[in-house]
Amino acid sequence: MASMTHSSLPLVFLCSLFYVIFSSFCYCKSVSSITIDSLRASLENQEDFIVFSLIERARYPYNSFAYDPFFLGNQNCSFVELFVRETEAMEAKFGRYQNPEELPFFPDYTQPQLAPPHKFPNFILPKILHPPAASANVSRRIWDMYFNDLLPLFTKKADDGNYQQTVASDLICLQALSRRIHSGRFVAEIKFRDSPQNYIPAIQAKDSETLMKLLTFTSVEEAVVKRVFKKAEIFGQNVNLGKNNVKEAEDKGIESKYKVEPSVASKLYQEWVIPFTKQVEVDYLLRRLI
Ligand SMILES: C=C(O[C@@H]1C=C(C(=O)O)C=C[C@H]1O)C(=O)O
Repeated sequence: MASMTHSSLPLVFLCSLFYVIFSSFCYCKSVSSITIDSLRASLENQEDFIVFSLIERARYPYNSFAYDPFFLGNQNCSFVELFVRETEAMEAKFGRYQNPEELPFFPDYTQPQLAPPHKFPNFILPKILHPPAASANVSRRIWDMYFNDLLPLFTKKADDGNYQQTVASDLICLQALSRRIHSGRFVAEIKFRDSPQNYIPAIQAKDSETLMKLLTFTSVEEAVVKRVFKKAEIFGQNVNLGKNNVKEAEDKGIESKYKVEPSVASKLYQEWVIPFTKQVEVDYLLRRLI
């Protein structure tokens, strides 16, 4: 094995120094390239997928069989729970939850990764969250809201037997909602970094109410709700090509102009998505100084 000569030592030292300085520079630059505006742009993009996921789920009726509890071995379970648990376990094996934006609904059932670990392309995301605060999680509330409140608002009370397709669409909606709502952790981190002096006294006093006021931007929220309404109007319009098609649509039982009523999409945001996102932000900030 070649031994290192005295003359190469300064070069090695200089290279290591350069590497340390360069990698810290990249880290700081990438953290600072995440801004409140870039995060808001990402939330705006996610709206498209959420609206399309609702439209996809609306292709199937409510299909209550998928949600009725039954006994499996000695535990009470439902078709949808079983499907989500098993799918998450499989997706975990392929590294889905290596991405800090993704949180499972059944973390106790997720499996160790099977596929080789890979370098996360956007390497800065895993590092941006303050570890004790990253556990802010409202998955249970998202689950209950989706099945108890939202689903009955935009599905027909009927049963077509497509239970697998139904719960697969449910999972896509749930994952999209969870990703959007838990983005509140990243938003809170950036708000904190932008003006720690504003947040620190309320965090130290464990004052949730003041934190909620500090992180709220009413005009941004109003714009989000209006935009989501418009997106549901544009993306979900039933398209007719003239009088014959109107007749055809009537024969097929398509009564509404929209696949999902735009008011349902905007209600989803106004009543649940935005309040849950803000709850995640508060929960995150309360743990920001631990
Ligand atoms: C996400 C943010 O925090 C709050 C939540 C918002 C949302 O969920 O859309 C919008 C504005 C804020 O009141 C933000 O400031 O962008």
